[in-house]
Amino acid sequence: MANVSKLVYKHASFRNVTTITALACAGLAVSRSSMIDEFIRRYLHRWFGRHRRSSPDTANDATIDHHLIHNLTKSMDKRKSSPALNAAFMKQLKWIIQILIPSWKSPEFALLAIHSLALICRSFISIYVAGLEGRVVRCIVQKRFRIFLINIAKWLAVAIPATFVNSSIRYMENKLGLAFRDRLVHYSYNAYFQNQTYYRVSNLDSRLTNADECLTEDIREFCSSISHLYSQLTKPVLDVILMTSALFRLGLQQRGYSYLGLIAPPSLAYTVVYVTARILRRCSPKFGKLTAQEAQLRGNLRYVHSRLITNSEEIAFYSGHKVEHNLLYQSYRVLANHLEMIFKKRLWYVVLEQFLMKYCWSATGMVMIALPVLLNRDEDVDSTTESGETTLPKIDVVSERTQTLTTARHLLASTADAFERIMSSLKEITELAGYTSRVYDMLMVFKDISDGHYVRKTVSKNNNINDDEGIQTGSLDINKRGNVTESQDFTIQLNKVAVVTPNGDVIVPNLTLQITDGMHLLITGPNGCGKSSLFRILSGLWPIFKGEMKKPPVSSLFYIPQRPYMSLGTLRDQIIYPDTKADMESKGISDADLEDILDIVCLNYVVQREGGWDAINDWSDVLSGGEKQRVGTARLFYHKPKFALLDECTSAVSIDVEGKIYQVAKDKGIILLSISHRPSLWKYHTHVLQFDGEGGWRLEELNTEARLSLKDEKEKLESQLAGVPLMQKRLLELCSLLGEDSVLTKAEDNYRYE
Ligand SMILES: Nc1ncnc2c1ncn2[C@@H]1O[C@H](COP(=O)(O)OP(=O)(O)OP(=O)(O)O)[C@@H](O)[C@H]1O
Repeated sequence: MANVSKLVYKHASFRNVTTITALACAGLAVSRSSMIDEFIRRYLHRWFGRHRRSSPDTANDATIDHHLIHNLTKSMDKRKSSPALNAAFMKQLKWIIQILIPSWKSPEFALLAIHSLALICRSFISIYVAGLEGRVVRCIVQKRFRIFLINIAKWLAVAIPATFVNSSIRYMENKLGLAFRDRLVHYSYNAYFQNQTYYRVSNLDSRLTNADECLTEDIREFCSSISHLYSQLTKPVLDVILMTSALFRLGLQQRGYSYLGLIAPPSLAYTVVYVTARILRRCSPKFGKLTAQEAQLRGNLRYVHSRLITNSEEIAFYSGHKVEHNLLYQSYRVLANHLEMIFKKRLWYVVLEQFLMKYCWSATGMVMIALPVLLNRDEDVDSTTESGETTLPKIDVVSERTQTLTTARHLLASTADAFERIMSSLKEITELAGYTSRVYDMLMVFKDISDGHYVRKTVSKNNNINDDEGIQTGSLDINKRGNVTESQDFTIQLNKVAVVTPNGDVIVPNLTLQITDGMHLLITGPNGCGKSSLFRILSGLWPIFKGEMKKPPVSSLFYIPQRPYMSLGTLRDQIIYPDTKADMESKGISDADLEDILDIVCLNYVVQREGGWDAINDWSDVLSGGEKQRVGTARLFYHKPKFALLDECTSAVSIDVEGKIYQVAKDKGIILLSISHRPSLWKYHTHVLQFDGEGGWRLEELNTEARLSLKDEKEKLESQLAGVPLMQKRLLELCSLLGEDSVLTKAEDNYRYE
């Protein structure tokens, strides 16, 4: 018993150490030491740098292909700044947090408050448990059975709120993550669908390669990461503050310490924790950047998968599985290599982290315990009477010290654990920086695009324009915009408008045309001359960079493409797209009216075949190419717009049905703007806009009969001249066999010289 009490008495000075240590640690990371910095820079950082250089680089893997990886890594390298724990990250985070918690009255703020309350409760419970543990030990030393039982009952009683609080911390963390996600998803979906951003982001801008990945995975990861980090950081910080003050209170009861014993342990703790923090910060791989790159590669893999699913039929017809397999595998390999690189970097980082925070810190703890014992005045050594007898402390003193020691040990362990968690969170903070930058960049790009600012990686140099007088006006300034106004009289007017692709290629430099009521315009020209691009400009999908355009509201234009889009939903939804059934009913249109519409496009049988208007199917698979086109044209008769933009929308429809569709559309007063190569459609149009494929165009009245006779003549000449090259070749052979000239070849030579 004498030995036990001696030991307890000696260790009582440890309380003092713990108090000061915790206080010193709390005041950490304020100043810098150039000596330590130099040491890290010279030795550890160099060593880690060497390792970093020798780690596998995704682009260097010989087994992986070229192009894809090159593009991926290049686009990854081109990021403006790598995400890290810096001012940019704080600015981005602050901006996003304003979306997540719009005001202190918002439900998210209430959730955060409840979550914080739960964290505070947990810390207080920990302190209470530490004290209770000390009291239990004290009862054992005092052999007080009744009080021991009471304390055990208290222990069990406190377990009920403690476990509930523990579980609710996890619940609140998930709930908070989901609430943040709700806010962010709502905000970003609004931005995504504003001003056709969903179209422009992939067609007019090249900053965001996988918007779908950003909108799903990145937002999810960001929200769960931020809500997890909140509790991951708040609880240890709270623990440090509360445990430190508890330890301080314990330390105040301590008597008989020396000043050296007071100063040495906290100074040691300060130095060790500071050096640890500096080394870890210096040697930490750029987790933020790596996380952002990983998200990008994951998005790319997903994109390649979805392309395969979308084009599976075409790929199967071409037997293109080898190419696609290769592409898919390459995308996966790039991601896998990147992950492997992260794991390797993490391996060395965790080695260092564990070495410093586990073993160095434990060693420091032992030294700290030893120091006051070695440096304290002799008060803690048992006093000896003159007769040589040792005076033993009373049982109460012993039990009190045992209690204090147990409590202090518990509190010190919790404080150290809290510090360890704060330090480990650094890694998670840099990962959060990666997600923050992805989400922030995405929202900024959406905003920019919605405001009409686009960035393309490649801008073609082929953007010179000639004005009417044939004077070259120089390079087109793609930062300027043409003038677009809304016409009130349902006419379309284009005045010297340049048709420019998103890459900056000027396809038609000066287009001037006017479409008025009663006009039906046929648009022709070779492939890629800009026919569909004119429709994109009229629909407002592409901006105009030069000239003036007056057009009616977009609602009075209805575009039907060659491959009409089939939505998810019922058969009815396909005909009335993009209206809903409620919209249809509010317009006073019934299913019987829809049947009349299907009669025009000769598609009524589909209602029977598919099991009625409410049948749900994957319509893009169920309907044939021609049927889909007829559904597309049926939408025209449902919406009855003023202008129909028909982009070869009946190329798979039989000529008789096609003629009927065009005639009925005209009869209903719809102005037709049609792209078609079929002469059978000429008679439904009054004018023809003919592009030459080199930027030129001609607008004239369409005289169907004259045009048909010209076409007949052209076809006749084509068939007659088809055999001429063969005959010329044979003539030359005959000339050489006979050793004679031919009047025809002579005439041709003369013609050439002239
Ligand atoms: N999203 C885009 N980004 C960049 N260039 C594009 C884009 N869409 C089309 N282009 C380019 O614009 C040019 C004109 O395309 P457009 O679709 O208007 O041709 P078209 O006359 O309708 O041809 P076709 O008869 O083959 O349908 C083409 O050279 C094409 O490469």
